[in-house]
Amino acid sequence: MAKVFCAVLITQPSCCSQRVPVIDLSLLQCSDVTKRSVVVKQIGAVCRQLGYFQIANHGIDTNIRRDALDAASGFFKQPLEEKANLESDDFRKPVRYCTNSVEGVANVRTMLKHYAHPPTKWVHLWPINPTDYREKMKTYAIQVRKVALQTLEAIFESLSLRSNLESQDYDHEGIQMMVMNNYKKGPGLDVSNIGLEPHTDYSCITIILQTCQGLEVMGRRGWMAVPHNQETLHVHIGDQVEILSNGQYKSLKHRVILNRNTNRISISSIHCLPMEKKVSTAEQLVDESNPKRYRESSFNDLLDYLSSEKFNGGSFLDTLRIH
Ligand SMILES: O=C(O)CCC(=O)C(=O)O
Ligand SMILES: [Fe+2]
Repeated sequence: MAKVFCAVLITQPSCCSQRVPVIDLSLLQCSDVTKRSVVVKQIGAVCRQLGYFQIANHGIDTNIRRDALDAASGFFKQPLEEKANLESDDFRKPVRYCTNSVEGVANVRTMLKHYAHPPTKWVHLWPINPTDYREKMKTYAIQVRKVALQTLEAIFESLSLRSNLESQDYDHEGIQMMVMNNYKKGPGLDVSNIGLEPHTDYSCITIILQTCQGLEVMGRRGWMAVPHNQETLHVHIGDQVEILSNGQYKSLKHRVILNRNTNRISISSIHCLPMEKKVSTAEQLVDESNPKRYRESSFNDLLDYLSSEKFNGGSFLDTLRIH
């Protein structure tokens, strides 16, 4: 794998001239503390300025990533009857399959969502078809969680909050939710090619593995396509880090545009603090000139909100802002 040193900037191939920073994750393991602290600072800077970056040298083998995408793709190719027993609109179901329509066009996106950590608690509930789904997805889930933990530690460290992460019991009890997305091809649909409406994730961070281009992020100059790179993973900041950091690192608004040439599979690995843990702004980041901007909340509160009559498709984070 090509070595990427520090936060190398790679140029964006499409319509706009914005760039995507690439962080060499292996440098976080560096025994040289000075080198490590340089990478931590770079991660802090991209979180503050953009809210997204790509990671290279993450240590997840190409075969493991390909197998996970094959497993997801194999699941979506199953006959409808195979998937019907997992179909549900209940946000509390630990394994949930559903189809989404956009602007009245049916089944633009189909989606399978399930918890993944700890595997012993969840894997027996995952799909049994394709027959190697559980094995392949579990291997990827375990590896991507390690990457998430390293990345999150660096993000907390960049805010001088590393001890806060440790005290949140993230290592043992943190939630990992995997979302497998299957988007139709773009042409032929009478919509402006949107596969998933703009939103932020209620995560600390989300890590995305994708078969081809389609994800767009809200950058400083508007929507920007995230380039598809076989070797890197895309990372973005979610609502929980925005709350913890008192808005210093903003949750990234993103959406998906249908790919014109092919259907697209993506796997979002969503990493959050434990289910019942009330996430509140770190006291160290609050002072007279930076008053607390968010009310505390837990993942469980999010599920209550999504299941309540109050929910009309709006953002949960917006309900937590203190004006
Ligand atoms: O398909 C993607 O790249 C992103 C999916 C997404 O935003 C999500 O699962 O929350
Ligand atoms: Fe998302």
